[in-house]
Amino acid sequence: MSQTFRPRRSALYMPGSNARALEKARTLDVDCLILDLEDAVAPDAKDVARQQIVEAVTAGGYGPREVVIRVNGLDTPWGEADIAAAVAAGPDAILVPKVNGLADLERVAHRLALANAPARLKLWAMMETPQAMLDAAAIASAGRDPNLRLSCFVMGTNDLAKETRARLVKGRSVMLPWLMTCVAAARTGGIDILDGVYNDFNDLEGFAAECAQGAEMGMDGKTLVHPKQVDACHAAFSPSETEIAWARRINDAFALPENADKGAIQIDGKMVERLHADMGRRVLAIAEAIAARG
Ligand SMILES: CC(C)(COP(=O)(O)OP(=O)(O)OC[C@H]1O[C@@H](n2cnc3c(N)ncnc32)[C@H](O)[C@@H]1OP(=O)(O)O)[C@@H](O)C(=O)NCCC(=O)NCCSC(=O)C[C@H](O)C(=O)O
Ligand SMILES: [Mg+2]
Repeated sequence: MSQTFRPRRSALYMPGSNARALEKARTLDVDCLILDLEDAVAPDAKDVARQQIVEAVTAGGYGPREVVIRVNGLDTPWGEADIAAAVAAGPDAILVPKVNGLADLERVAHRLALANAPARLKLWAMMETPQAMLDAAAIASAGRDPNLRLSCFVMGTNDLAKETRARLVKGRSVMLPWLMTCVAAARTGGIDILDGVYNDFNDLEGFAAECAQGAEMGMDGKTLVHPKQVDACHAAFSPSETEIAWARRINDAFALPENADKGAIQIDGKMVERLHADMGRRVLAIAEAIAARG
């Protein structure tokens, strides 16, 4: 498999105004860090938060963790300065909040081009408005245009609840159509998608159930609000030993000379096709990428 995988099982938010959290993040076993300038930061603290994030990212020390800065929207008093500061700091990605359509990403990508930002600086998009749910496929199409840099969707279930008036209920029955629509859209754009946050961070049982649900839906990982959520998240979004062993068995079976011209075979009484071998190779590639991360 030629594609290389970057594990995005966990993405921990932290307010840019919280210097202790920015420091502690260097020691946490998470795949991604989202350093927030938007909703977790009060208006009076925006300038301090921006400065602290620039200093933290410039100083580095985040190791293999993917560093993402969530900026304020361009329709706010802080958006332009946030983007300029993020480009100067050089994170892996900028997370654009409250994306309503492709034009929102085009505006940010245009500023990155004007600032000569390196191509490795990607955009992530918050999917959290009613309009974004209706236009998810169009927004995801940015993933096919290198100029638009889109590499990941992030579900914003808190804002979705606020804007639609849907309730955040256990099991998320009311949100499932939007979540699955965004999963499908992300795949059409060739990008990753991360599930929304679980606010009740002391309820680890409920959190684990929601992680399992997200993994079943095809999410690549989940956004987190507290370090205590990391372990359950990784357990849900890492391939299990059983999945790895099954993937190896499928690969080995199709590698046998007697199966060379077969499209479908049986293993342990189950029908297995070459598409399952493709899926298995993906599982193995993810497992290898996680192991390589250490
Ligand atoms: C929710 C919190 C404010 C709780 O913080 P605190 O009271 O400090 O918790 P603890 O005392 O239990 O903390 C224990 C130690 O862990 C560190 N800590 C806590 N949270 C984080 C974190 N997010 N990142 C890094 N480190 C963290 C504390 O510093 C303690 O460390 P130590 O000093 O060594 O003891 C807090 O957890 C928090 O601010 N969480 C993130 C909030 C946030 O960023 N929200 C924005 C995104 S959520 C969202 O809305 C998504 C989307 O937009 C949507 O619409 O849905
Ligand atoms: Mg939000």
